[in-house]
Amino acid sequence: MSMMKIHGNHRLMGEVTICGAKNSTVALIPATILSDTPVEFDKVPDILDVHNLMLILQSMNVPSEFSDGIFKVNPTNIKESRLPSEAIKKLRASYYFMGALLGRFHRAIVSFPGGDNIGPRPIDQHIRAFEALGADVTEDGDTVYIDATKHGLKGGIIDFEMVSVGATINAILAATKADGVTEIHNVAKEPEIVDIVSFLNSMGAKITGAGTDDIRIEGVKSLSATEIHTVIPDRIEAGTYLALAAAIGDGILVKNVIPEHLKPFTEKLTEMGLKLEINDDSIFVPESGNIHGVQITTEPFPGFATDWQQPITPLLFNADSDSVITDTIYPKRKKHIHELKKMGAIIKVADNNQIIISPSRDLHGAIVSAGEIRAGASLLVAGLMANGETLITHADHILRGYDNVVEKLAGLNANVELLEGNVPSASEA
Ligand SMILES: CC(=O)N[C@H]1[C@@H](OP(=O)(O)OP(=O)(O)OC[C@H]2O[C@@H](n3ccc(=O)[nH]c3=O)[C@H](O)[C@@H]2O)O[C@H](CO)[C@@H](O)[C@@H]1O
Ligand SMILES: C=C(OP(=O)(O)O)C(=O)O
Repeated sequence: MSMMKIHGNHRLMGEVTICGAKNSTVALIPATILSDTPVEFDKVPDILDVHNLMLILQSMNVPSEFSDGIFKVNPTNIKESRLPSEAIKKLRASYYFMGALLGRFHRAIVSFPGGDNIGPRPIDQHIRAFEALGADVTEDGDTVYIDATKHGLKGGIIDFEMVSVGATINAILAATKADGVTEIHNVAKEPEIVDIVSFLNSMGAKITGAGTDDIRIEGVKSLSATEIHTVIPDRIEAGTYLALAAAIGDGILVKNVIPEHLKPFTEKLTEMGLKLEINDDSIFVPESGNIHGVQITTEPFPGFATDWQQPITPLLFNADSDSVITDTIYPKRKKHIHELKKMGAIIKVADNNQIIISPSRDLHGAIVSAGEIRAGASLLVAGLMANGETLITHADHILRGYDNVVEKLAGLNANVELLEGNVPSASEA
C-alpha cells in the first residue's frame, strides 16, 4: 500500500504545470479501440488509471506505450477477449469499454466498474443508451452482457433521465459506429466530453452539439487517426493546486489551464476575497490575506464540480466565518470529514446532508486514510497546512488521479514523501 508522509506548515511558492485531464484521458484511451489506425495522445497524465487501462488494452491484444506524457496505442490487431476484472475494478472509467466494444464489435462483456466509493453509482442510463441503439443488455452477477449482433447496432433516440458524464460518453462511443443517425438528449456538457468528441471527429466521426444539451451523431464505418491529439488540461487538478496556493502559498503560478473551465472555482475564490491574476493559460495566486466563508453547491458543468468540493474544503478552514457545501451530485461524498476531524478541523454534516465548515486555524498532523481520490486530495491540502507530520494511508487513491504529485509539490517547496508499506497498527480507524 502507498502512503504519503507530509511535514506541514511550510509556506509554498513557485510554479506548477497542470497535465492532461484524467476524466478526458480515461475515456480517450478506451475510444482508441474504435480506430482502424494507431493513435497518439500528448499531455497524458501519469496516473494509476492510465496504467490499469493499458493492462485492459493488452488483454485485447492492443499494445500501448507511455512515457513523458506521450501515449501511443495500436488497436489494429484487436481481438475480443475476456477483460481482466482486477484492472476493471480499479477504476470507474473501465465502463467506457462497454460503449467502445459495442461500437467496434457490436457486443461487449464487461464486469461492473470500480472507481471512487462516493455513494451509489448506478449505470442504468448507460444501459438505456445501449438499448436505444438496438442492443440487448443482461446482467449476470457482476457481469454486464451487451449484444447488438442479432439486429445490428442502429442509430436511435436516446433521452437521458438525468445528466450523466459517463452515460453521455458511452452513448457517443457506441453511436459513432452505429448504422444511421443517433440523437442524444439531456447530455452532460463537461469539457471532457467536448474533448472526446473533438478527438473522434478528428478521426472522421460525424458528431455535432458537444457542449450543448443535445448531441447528433451520424454513424460512420471507419475511423483513422491522422494527428496527435493533445488532452485538455485537468480542471480538477488545477482547482486542487489553486486551493493549496490560496491556503498556504506565498505566490504560486498554476500553468497550463483553461480559465473558462475553472470559472466556477475561481469565482468562489474571488468571492472569498482572493485577488487572482487570470491570464490566457495560467492563474497566479498571490499570498492571501483574510478570507471569508462561502456557500458552495455542486452541479453538472458549468456549475461547481463535485470533484472540487473536497479539495477546496481545507482552504475554508482559513475563513473568518462558516462555509456550507451542498453536493447535489454525490450527497454522500464525505469520506474526508471523519479524517479531517482527526487533524483538529471543525467540520460537520447537517441533517440535510450539508457540510458545515467552521474556521479551524490550528490543524495538526495525524494518521489519516484516503477513502477515495478527492478525499485524499483534501487530506493532502490539509496536511500541508497542518503543524507537524501527517501520514495519509491508502494514498493509491490519490495516485489514481494526480500526476507526479510528489514531484510537483516538491517544486513548490513542500515536504512530501511517498512510502510503500504497511499501515502503522494504531492508525486504522
Ligand atoms: C471517470 C469520470 O469521468 N468520472 C467523473 C464522472 O463520473 P460518472 O460518469 O460516474 O458520473 P455521472 O455524471 O454519471 O453521475 C452523475 C449522477 O448521476 C447518477 N447516475 C449516473 C449514471 C447512471 O446511469 N445513473 C445514475 O443515477 C450518479 O449516481 C450521480 O449521482 O462524472 C462525475 C460527476 O461529474 C465525476 O465526479 C467523476 O469524476
Ligand atoms: C470520482 C472521481 O473519479 P472516478 O469517476 O474515476 O471514480 C474523481 O475523479 O473525483
